[in-house]
Amino acid sequence: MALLKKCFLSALGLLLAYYFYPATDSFRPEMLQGKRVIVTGASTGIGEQIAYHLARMGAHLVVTARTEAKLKKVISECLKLGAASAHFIPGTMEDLVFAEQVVTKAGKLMGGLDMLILNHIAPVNLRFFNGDVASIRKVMDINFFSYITMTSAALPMLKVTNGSIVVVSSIAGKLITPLIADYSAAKFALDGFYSSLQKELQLMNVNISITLCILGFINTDSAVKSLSGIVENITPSPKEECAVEIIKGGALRQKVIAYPSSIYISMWNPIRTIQEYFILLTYNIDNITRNQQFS
Ligand SMILES: NC(=O)C1=CN([C@@H]2O[C@H](COP(=O)(O)OP(=O)(O)OC[C@H]3O[C@@H](n4cnc5c(N)ncnc54)[C@H](OP(=O)(O)O)[C@@H]3O)[C@@H](O)[C@H]2O)C=CC1
Ligand SMILES: CC(C)CCC[C@@H](C)[C@H]1CC[C@H]2[C@@H]3C(=O)C=C4C[C@@H](O)CC[C@]4(C)[C@H]3CC[C@]12C
Repeated sequence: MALLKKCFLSALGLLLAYYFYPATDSFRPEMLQGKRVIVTGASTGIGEQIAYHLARMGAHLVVTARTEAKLKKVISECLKLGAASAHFIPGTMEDLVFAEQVVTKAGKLMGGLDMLILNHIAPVNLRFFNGDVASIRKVMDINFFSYITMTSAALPMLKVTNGSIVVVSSIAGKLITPLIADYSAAKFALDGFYSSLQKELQLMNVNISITLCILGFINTDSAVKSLSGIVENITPSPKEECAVEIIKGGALRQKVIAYPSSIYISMWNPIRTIQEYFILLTYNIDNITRNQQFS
């Protein structure tokens, strides 16, 4: 019995270490040099900072958001900072045809794709759910379905380059807080979809990485404004550093990153990790991989 207990505890330790140990590979800015990257929601906030960091690292960029005037400024700054090339495609992610076109157009502009950074969100109103289902559907289109649409359009190009998908999410997609039911629903959905897709890619030996970025409160204008007078005693973390951590996570092909690192503890769910491991053991992987193709 004691031996069994020892074996179980060692296996548990190894499993947790494997899941939570950060990538041993170290990040070098040259990793992004010449890489072809799409950044969504790049007219302001974290997305804008991601674009500037990638520009300094010498990447090719296609940025998108709705406001053309802001995007023009962002790409001219990117070119000054050293981007290998910079283009913008304005439009709304509420339109899923536009979401798909961004990927195909960007692929043509840059001659392929190495990294897709999905970051945009619909403006957030912190309020009680008022029964307005249409507005939830709109938020799901912008914050969830456009992500899936872009991912689906990008997969063939990312397969060629062994590329990466980076999904910017939130601690509000791991634990619940009031007043943001629509936002939180979309972030939980992203977590479920991309964590499952991550497993599928692994099972099918498709070398595309997916990095889920779990963020706490960040000092973007929109977040600071929406929380003012509602949430107190939480100091936001800087968007510039947040953007670097997101890029690092993608470049190092990490499955998950948390920023600030103090929120790792909120995500710690060893029972879930163990159950997921054992559930996977019950799958007849050979049979599934023989009979199904990864699209
Ligand atoms: N800031 C924070 O505290 C936190 C942020 N995050 C996550 O980080 C990411 C970035 O957040 P943050 O930088 O604060 O967001 P911002 O509100 O600063 O920026 C949102 C971006 O999305 C664009 N956008 C808004 N609506 C649409 C639309 N309909 N179609 C296309 N683009 C649109 C905006 O540009 P435009 O208006 O020109 O379209 C803008 O570029 C999000 O995924 C968010 O969930 C996670 C946790 C905390
Ligand atoms: C785990 C704890 C230590 C910290 C919890 C902090 C909670 C209160 C923080 C962490 C992440 C935050 C939300 C977020 O993800 C992004 C946005 C978008 C922005 O435009 C409007 C504000 C909003 C909804 C934030 C609301 C407050 C949240 C839930």
